[in-house]
Amino acid sequence: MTVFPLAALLFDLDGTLVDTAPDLADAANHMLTSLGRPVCDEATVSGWIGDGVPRLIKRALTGERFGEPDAALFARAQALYDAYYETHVADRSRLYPGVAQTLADLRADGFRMACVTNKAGRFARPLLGALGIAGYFDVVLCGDELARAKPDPLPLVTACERLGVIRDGAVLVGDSGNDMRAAKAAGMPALAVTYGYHHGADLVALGAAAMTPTFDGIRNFLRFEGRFLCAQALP
Ligand SMILES: O=C(O)COP(=O)(O)O
Ligand SMILES: [Mg+2]
Repeated sequence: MTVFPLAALLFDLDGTLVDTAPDLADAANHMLTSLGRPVCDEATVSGWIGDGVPRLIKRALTGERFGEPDAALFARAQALYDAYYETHVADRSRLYPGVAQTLADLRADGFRMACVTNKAGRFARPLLGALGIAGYFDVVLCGDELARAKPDPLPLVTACERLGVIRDGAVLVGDSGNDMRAAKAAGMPALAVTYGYHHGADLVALGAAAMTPTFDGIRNFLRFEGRFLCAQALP
């Protein structure tokens, strides 16, 4: 069993705290329809989440994971997407089961908490507010607010600095390979939720200390006065 001193928890947003795929898909389909292109189903759009909205738009336009569309087309598409998503960011997006109660419990336990997302601040901050969980976070760091986003460790390192905790005094809770890679590069343990947008990635192979199929399951690894206990991966 590994035991880490622990003071802070960093949470990813899309796919960890909030199922954002419905509104991201609606915005993608508004954009595609406006451009005279065929719409996509929500499962397809789910597979595009994780590297920020600009990359999601490029995926929708090119059908490739890291394709680069024509610059003028991208600019037009981004304007359509952003204008729609900004006003529909919480229409159908919902907290995953147990998120609000677990954040309240963790706050009562005394943890300092941050939300570290690749989502731009103009979307992420109103979303956290609309779903009633903004107040749980001492720090919110969004994908367009630093020089580099996850999987770079910079957002996690910066969150720890702003929280006033050392890196190995924090645990990241995330759903994707980007989260696991960022945590590994930052030298902090990571817990993976299995229900999010991981695109079939092997999160344990990417460095997850443990996996949980439910958000409240993270509390199985957080015990008593700031200790993080990682016994073994849950099924
Ligand atoms: O905006 C995205 O694509 C992903 O955001 P996340 O880092 O909160 O998962
Ligand atoms: Mg995520």
